[in-house]
Amino acid sequence: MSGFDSHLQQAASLAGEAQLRFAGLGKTYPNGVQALRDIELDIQRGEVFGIIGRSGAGKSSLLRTINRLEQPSSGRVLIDGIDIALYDEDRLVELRRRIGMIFQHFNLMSAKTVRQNVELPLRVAGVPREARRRKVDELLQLVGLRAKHDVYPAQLSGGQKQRVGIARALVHDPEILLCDEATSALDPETTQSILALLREINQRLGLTIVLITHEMAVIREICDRVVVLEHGEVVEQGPVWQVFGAPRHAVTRTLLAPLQHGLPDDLQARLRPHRSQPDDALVLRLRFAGTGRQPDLLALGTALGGRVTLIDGGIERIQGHALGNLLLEIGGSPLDAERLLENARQLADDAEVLGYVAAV
Ligand SMILES: Nc1ncnc2c1ncn2[C@@H]1O[C@H](COP(=O)(O)OP(=O)(O)OP(=O)(O)O)[C@@H](O)[C@H]1O
Repeated sequence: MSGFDSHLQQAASLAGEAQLRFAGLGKTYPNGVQALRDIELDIQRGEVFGIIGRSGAGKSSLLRTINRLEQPSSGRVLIDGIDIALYDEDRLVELRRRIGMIFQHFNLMSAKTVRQNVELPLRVAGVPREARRRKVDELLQLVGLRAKHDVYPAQLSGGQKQRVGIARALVHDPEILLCDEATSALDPETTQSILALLREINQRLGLTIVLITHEMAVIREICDRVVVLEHGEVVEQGPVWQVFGAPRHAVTRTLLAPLQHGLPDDLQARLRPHRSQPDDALVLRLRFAGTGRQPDLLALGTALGGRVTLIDGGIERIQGHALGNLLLEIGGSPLDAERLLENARQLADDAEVLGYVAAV
């Protein structure tokens, strides 16, 4: 069973109630900017849920309504079925303890040690000294920073700072963790290690994670479901493999473009729109969208009926689904382009003739 399926099952066991529900949510700022419009969205307990969209689409506004850093102008945010607008001050404090948050620039206090940074919210909450020490030790162990407890943030790498941020966000054993571009200031390797930590926390502690990122690879790496916002509206949502495998909205396709494999330059330079010599090879792009079709190389070779060379592309697995593009050069096939396409479409989710190249 995939992580996604087990999350769904877990959620279903809670009488089908979404942990987080946005119902007709709207947000208009005092300057008249309508940042969110009629958002309808459910997030299940234990999910890793991604929010993407272009700059200004409303991602931060949406995230910040979850802990009431922003108040809705219309509609409601429900947590475990309760409208959080109804919370009084005391319950709001409690709500914010149930929801941890981490930030792009870590927001650590530079004059305090790692231990003091993590401990601070516990001090504010009046937790006794010994309990504070135990909790901080446990969390520093979890994030792999036990040995660094008495150093200052300036002595830490970006990844280590974010680990402190994560430890601090977990001090009150929250049920939900909000991540606002949490890996955007980190290099790719450090990003991987922070994502692995977030996944571990999600699985070990059963924490729901809601994250904003402009890095599509982050969504692909750890999210179960994703929503795409545009001008404050939901334009697309679904399991990551589905949205990434077959994006329906133009904005989603634009956002995903960096993940797409463009045509290699040398091939682009050789490509012609029409066959100019009888032995020109045809260049075909096959798309696998995670619908269950597997890139069966033997079947492809037979169906395309010539010398089939894989020249670029690749397949990756997202949530157990095979997604990707294969660029094939087909030489010496007795089939015409139309027939080749027809056969290819039996085996892939989509096929496209990109052009022809001279046989080498
Ligand atoms: N406090 C505010 N007052 C007025 N307008 C705001 C405020 N916060 C955000 N906005 C506006 O609301 C819209 C949505 O902003 P928001 O920050 O939610 O988008 P975003 O998708 O998170 O953008 P980015 O990726 O650039 O951070 C933008 O037009 C922004 O300028």
